[in-house]
Amino acid sequence: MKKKELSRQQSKKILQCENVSVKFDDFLALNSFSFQLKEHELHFLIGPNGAGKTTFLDVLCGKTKSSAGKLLFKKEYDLSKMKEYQIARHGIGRKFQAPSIFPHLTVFENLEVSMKQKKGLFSILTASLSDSENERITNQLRTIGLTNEKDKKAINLSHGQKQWLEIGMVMMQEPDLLLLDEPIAGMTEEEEETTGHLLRELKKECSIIVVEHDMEFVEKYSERVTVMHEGSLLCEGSMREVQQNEQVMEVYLGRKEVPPYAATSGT
Ligand SMILES: Nc1ncnc2c1ncn2[C@@H]1O[C@H](COP(=O)(O)OP(=O)(O)OP(=O)(O)O)[C@@H](O)[C@H]1O
Repeated sequence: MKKKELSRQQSKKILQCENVSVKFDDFLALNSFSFQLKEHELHFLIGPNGAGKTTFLDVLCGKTKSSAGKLLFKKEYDLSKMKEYQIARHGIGRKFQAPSIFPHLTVFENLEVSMKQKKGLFSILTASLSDSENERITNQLRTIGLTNEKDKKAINLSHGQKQWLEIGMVMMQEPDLLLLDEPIAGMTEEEEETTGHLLRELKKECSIIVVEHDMEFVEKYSERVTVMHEGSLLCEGSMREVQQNEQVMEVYLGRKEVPPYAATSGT
């Protein structure tokens, strides 16, 4: 893609959320939370436990319904009025923390059953693949770094490889927005680095929101960061800006989690 075209796309908004609230009985898990995302942006969502990060991802993919606010996707889809399957069909893909791969299918077959055109597990046994479908799977295998594992049963993959496979499976749906919840949890340092590079690759194809607690990882791979606290927006900016924000420091004081400013040596 030409540089000019890429920067034009980057400035387009794919997600506009204003004053979004989610109520569980009398408790406001999201409290008038506002958030915007551009096309091809890799955006990290951080905040202490219970800040509302997962709830926000749940609202975006339709798992949880908002009680107030505006949730506009690609300028035309009102997510608050759509069902989970409709949201997925219109381009929001979600990878949950626990892998949901098919353990007894091969890596290749896992990607095959996840393909947009495919109807599901049964079709893999009956339909043969076209050249272009084969090519799509081959390309995806290359992107997630599992070409050499393509014939391995998914159950025999390492923890990191399972996570990449699942990301690949979501990508086979060709989402415009990818939602990831703590993608590096339980990974080795080497696997973390591979995941960071993978995210940079994937943002060429879609926008990405990552919920993450590992501040070193966020510092290394983030462009923009949003800090949430008690269901609301605390601050937003580059990791450096966020690290220097006094409110952010206060919120993290006295908590178990590593504050964002602790990841930088000498600051
Ligand atoms: N289904 C639910 N019913 C009642 N309360 C809920 C429900 N889901 C989440 N909550 C509450 O909403 C708040 C926000 O939870 P959420 O999981 O979104 O936070 P989080 O920022 O993702 O936290 P963590 O980093 O620990 O995963 C928490 O206080 C949580 O207990």
